[in-house]
Amino acid sequence: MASSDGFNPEPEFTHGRAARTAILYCNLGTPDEPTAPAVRRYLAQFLGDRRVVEIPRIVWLPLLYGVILPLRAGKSAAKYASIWEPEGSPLRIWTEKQAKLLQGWLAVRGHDAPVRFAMRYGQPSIASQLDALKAEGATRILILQAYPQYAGSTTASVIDAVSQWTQTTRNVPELRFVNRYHDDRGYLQALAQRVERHWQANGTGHLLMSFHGVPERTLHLGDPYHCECLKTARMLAEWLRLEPSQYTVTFQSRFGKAKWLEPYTEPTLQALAAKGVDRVDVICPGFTSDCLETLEEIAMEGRDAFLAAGGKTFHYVSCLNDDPAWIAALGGIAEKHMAGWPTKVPADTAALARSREAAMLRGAAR
Ligand SMILES: C=CC1=C(C)c2cc3[nH]c(cc4nc(cc5[nH]c(cc1n2)c(C)c5CCC(=O)O)C(CCC(=O)O)=C4C)c(C)c3C=C
Ligand SMILES: [Fe+2]
Ligand SMILES: [Fe+2]
Repeated sequence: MASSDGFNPEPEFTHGRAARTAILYCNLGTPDEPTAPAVRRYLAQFLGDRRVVEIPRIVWLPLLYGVILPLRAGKSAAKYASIWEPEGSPLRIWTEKQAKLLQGWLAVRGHDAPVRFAMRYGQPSIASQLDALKAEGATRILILQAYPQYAGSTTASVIDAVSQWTQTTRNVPELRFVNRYHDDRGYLQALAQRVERHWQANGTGHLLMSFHGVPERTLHLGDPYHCECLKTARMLAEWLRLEPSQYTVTFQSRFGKAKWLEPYTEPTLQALAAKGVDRVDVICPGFTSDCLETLEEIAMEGRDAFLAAGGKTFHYVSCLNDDPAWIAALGGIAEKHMAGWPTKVPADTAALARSREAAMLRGAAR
């Protein structure tokens, strides 16, 4: 319909196709199988990323291939085997499910926006899923990540992978990146509800919030990760009305000999037990899907460490996974960042696009 100034807005087309908005939901990645060769392939790609290990290549690569991979692949594979599900790695299962649920949530709100998931390391790769979205007609793509807190080693690495793809793509879609949502109300509320429900069912304990660590020097170099973790923790404690004495924030998964963000999770669990805290409830707010780091390192190793140090009761509060409140939060974050992009394609636009395409093809055949 023409507007009052006489301008007749036409639906946008690219080669006869209606413009389409899509979402790429990216997570870290995981091995294809819980075996030493598959874990080796995965770790080689992960630990070979300059964003993850910031040591000059000439020093790092011989160490990685000569020492780390031969030593770590088998040990890590055994850990993966202890959490593996019949359908595969928990990280992949949850990430795929979240993408499907997000698309469904958006559809209920009237958005026609396909959602695909991708892994920074392993499969399906970011490049292959961007190719697939483009082949499906996506002209605008929102890059949404599974990390609420920005870190150079995770968030920026996904941005790098997307920009590697644009370098080999002729007609690059419009791109938007969601870099963080550590203080998003829906995300925090979903976390708080999860803890509250857990406490209603099991009684309360000291709340330990464990985030994945990063080398401490990245904080001094300007990485906002540490601040964003602390802000999430403070806001979650506020939602739960906790006094500072009722919760502790820690960092897990130290890798290598350098100093990482402190306090470390496992020694803190031991120290809490030693000073007479006999029950802890551990939540990992930086992980939106359960994975090796939460299911093995926290719920198995962390539990053993706490109980061996004299603690009596250890509860692990699982990640947001497919929690409806989390899917709604993710949907809200996506909607906010897609603002101004058409996601509601009128029925006649598709028909018009098809007739234009047919006309173009007729023209080309002439
Ligand atoms: C949540 C954010 C994450 C940050 C930040 C992060 C930084 C980071 N990680 C390593 C080394 C390893 N991480 C490993 C597993 C792993 N890491 C994250 C998330 C973050 N990492 C997740 C979700 C997972 C689990 C993947 C899964 O398949 O379930 C591993 C592999 C496992 C092992 O061998 O221990 C390594 C290694 C570094 C060096 C780093 C920052 C510099
Ligand atoms: Fe990690
Ligand atoms: Fe770990």
